[in-house]
Amino acid sequence: MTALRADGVHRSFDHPSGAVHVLRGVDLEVAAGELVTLSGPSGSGKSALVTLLCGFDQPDRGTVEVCGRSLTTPPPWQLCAVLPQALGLAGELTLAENIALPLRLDPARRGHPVGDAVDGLMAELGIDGLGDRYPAEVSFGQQQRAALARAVITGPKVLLADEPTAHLDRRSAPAAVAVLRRAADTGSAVLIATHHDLVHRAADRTLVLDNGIVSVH
Ligand SMILES: Nc1ncnc2c1ncn2[C@@H]1O[C@H](COP(=O)(O)OP(=O)(O)OP(=O)(O)O)[C@@H](O)[C@H]1O
Repeated sequence: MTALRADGVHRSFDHPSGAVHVLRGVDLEVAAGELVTLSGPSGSGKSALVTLLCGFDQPDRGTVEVCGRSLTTPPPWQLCAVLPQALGLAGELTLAENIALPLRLDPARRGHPVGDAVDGLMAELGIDGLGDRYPAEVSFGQQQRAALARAVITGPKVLLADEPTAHLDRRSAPAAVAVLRRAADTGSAVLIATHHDLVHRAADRTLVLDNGIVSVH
């Protein structure tokens, strides 16, 4: 079943030196249970596309659908979770509070204990013991792993990740990839923009974004 779909997506950015036409008719589909990687040269528009696919930005033309629902505003975390390149952790919450946030915001889980899920993901990603620190008190790679835990904790229908291993070393990257792979294996449609071979090797298939369009690798 297709969980994420883009049809004929165009996006330009105005600039004093002339419009930058980044996406020129992107079509793609990701099914539930699939892990798809998105590669492409630096500056080809991978982040711009991820931002559109999660509803943080709107296409000039074309449509994005998450689980059959056309996106005009960002959907709830449990439907579509995103790990953006800038991470977006809340600075006033501890790492554990950041990771638990999507569960606490889900009305269906209100009142349910969240500690075991948070602790389990933190241990798996090698950031256990950092739960009571604020984002500014840990490294960027540790923040990135916390943002990954926050993205997967609800078991979202669609999971988008932009360079999720960019700040991770050879020891911590495989655990992050395993968490992303398990998200797909347990039913999420996962799309990851990445330059990292380790992530591509875990994928079911790879798409390439170049010259504004997506093609099969
Ligand atoms: N607000 C903007 N105004 C003008 N151009 C922009 C704007 N935002 C992005 N761009 C341009 O859009 C293109 C796509 O940028 P984007 O960050 O999506 O690339 P990317 O493929 O994710 O790159 P990287 O792999 O380096 O992260 C770039 O050429 C960038 O210069």
